Amino acid sequence: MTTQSQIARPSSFPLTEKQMAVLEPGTRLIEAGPGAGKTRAIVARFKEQAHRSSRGIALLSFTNAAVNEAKLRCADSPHLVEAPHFLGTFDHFFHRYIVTPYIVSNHGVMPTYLASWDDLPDHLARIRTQSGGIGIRLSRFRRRANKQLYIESSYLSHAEKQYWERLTPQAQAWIQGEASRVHIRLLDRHIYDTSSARQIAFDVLQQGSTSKYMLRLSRRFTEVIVDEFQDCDESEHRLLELLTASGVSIVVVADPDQAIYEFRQVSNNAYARYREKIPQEEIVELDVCHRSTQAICGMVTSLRSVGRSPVVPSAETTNYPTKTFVIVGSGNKLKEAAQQLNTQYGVKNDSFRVLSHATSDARKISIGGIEPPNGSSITESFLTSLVTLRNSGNPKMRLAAVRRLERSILDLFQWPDATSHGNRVLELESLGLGPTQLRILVGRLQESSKAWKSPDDCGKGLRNFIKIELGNQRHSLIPTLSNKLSKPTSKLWTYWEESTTSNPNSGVPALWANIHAVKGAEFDSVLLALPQRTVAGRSHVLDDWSANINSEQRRVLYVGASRAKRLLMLGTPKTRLRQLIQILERDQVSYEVIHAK
Ligand SMILES: Nc1ncnc2c1ncn2[C@@H]1O[C@H](COP(=O)(O)OP(=O)(O)OP(=O)(O)O)[C@@H](O)[C@H]1O
Repeated sequence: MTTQSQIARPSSFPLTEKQMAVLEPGTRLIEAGPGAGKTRAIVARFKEQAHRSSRGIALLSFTNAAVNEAKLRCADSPHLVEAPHFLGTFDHFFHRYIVTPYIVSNHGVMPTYLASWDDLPDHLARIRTQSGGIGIRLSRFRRRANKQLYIESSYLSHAEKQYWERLTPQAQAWIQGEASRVHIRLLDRHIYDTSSARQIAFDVLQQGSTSKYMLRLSRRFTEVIVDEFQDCDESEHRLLELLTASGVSIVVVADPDQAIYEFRQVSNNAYARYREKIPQEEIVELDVCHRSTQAICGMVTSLRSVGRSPVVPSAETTNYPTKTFVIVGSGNKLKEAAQQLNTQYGVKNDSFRVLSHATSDARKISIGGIEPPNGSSITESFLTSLVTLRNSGNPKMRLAAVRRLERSILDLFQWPDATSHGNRVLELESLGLGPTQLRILVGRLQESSKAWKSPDDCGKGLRNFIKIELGNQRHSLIPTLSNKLSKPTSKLWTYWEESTTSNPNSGVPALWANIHAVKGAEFDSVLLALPQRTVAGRSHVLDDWSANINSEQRRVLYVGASRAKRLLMLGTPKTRLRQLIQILERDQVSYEVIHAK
């Protein structure tokens, strides 16, 4: 899957003969390596089947980015995104055809769906005792069969763990009880996160093929196509099984080597079990990569652990350059060496990404290792979010930054009714502002921040912006606005400057992202930074690669490497160079070592 913003894509080249097999009505599983054109081929199937069938065809994916890309590719057939067809996320499908009709018919209200409980206002999203503290996010709790929520410390972030461990056993019991009470109140008001909505869909579908919802689905759809099927967790597999039982034909598309969601109980076993049941003649395997050069395909083949066959470049890909680069070093030096190679090979900075397993590692490399001061001032919250919005190559992180900025703006009003504070919908309603207006305001703030040249400029600029843009709303701004939006501390200002401008210490910032965030995307050039250290109790990704272990961290590296079209660079600490070279020599990957200075 490739996102529109990331490449200029030719749209008129035909499918290859192998890709054409995806269109065969009897095909049920398309298994392919990276860049094999899965997305192209399944969009073609969606169009073809919709043309053939008198009923609907659905194309489901797991992320909005993937869905938007498929919609763009259907721009020449607008009827495909309308009834009777469906093109949307996996969850949206079950909301629309099962959960919403069920709730409306049984309770007479429209349900509200949240991707996660983290999207609730803070006072609901975090469960804390009266003495305050950071609390525990509601999304961290698990549910027992008796509907009570419980916590295990392995689910917690470091800060939450510290908070949790300082609590007395009574306070811990209270927190778990309170989480259960909040959870029940939310469900009673028909507010659902992803997993609670799925549970309802599951319960409804389990009523059997005579249930009116099931009948409606089977009458409505001939075929449901599921993209990125290797990412299906157990609950998604169960939902698809129930759908199959209702008589809807399911066609899935997968690259088992790209299964990188073990943390949400996705295991390769579920995929292997599914594949086993499909007769070989209903499986189409695509092994040619239309994205990357031969050198990159060599590296990707070496990283591959489920698929056994080599990833072969298509004849059309230009062999340029003929090797991958191993850059030895850390931090900003790595990025500078990578940028020099980009210049040498004519790659522009905006088609280049720094990728790593952890976002923080990629960010450190991209903006010179400087971290935000970690304070709690409102000015800091504005500045760090603006930095993310400007520099992050991860659309999810940028969206989260926009949301934080919107929240910070709304927090600057005096809210007469304390109960509505934190509820974005009610706040916007009572201000008479639309969500789009608020978003446009964030865009304008980002533009105006480009004029800040000093800490004084920044403090003044921020205050003036808020007063001019929001001073005449239905509610007044807080009287302490000037104190709250104070000028940034020198540490915060240094962070801002280093992150947003090219400067002698850190050079031109590069766009960064964690590898999970760029699944499906492609870039001319990628610097893939190997972890500098090993997490206690775990192996280093190079240990897995060298011992041929099919681990999640190795598959994540495979996804990262396969995003590169022309230039792939592996950033490694000096301590790991020997091991890396041994692997590359063993697998006959052509490479050149460069020492970052
Ligand atoms: N038949 C083809 N001829 C030329 N280019 C192609 C062909 N099929 C796909 N491509 C190009 O190859 C690249 C990868 O295609 P696509 O994004 O559909 O692959 P994918 O299998 O979904 O990749 P991944 O799973 O790695 O994200 C895109 O740039 C696409 O335009």
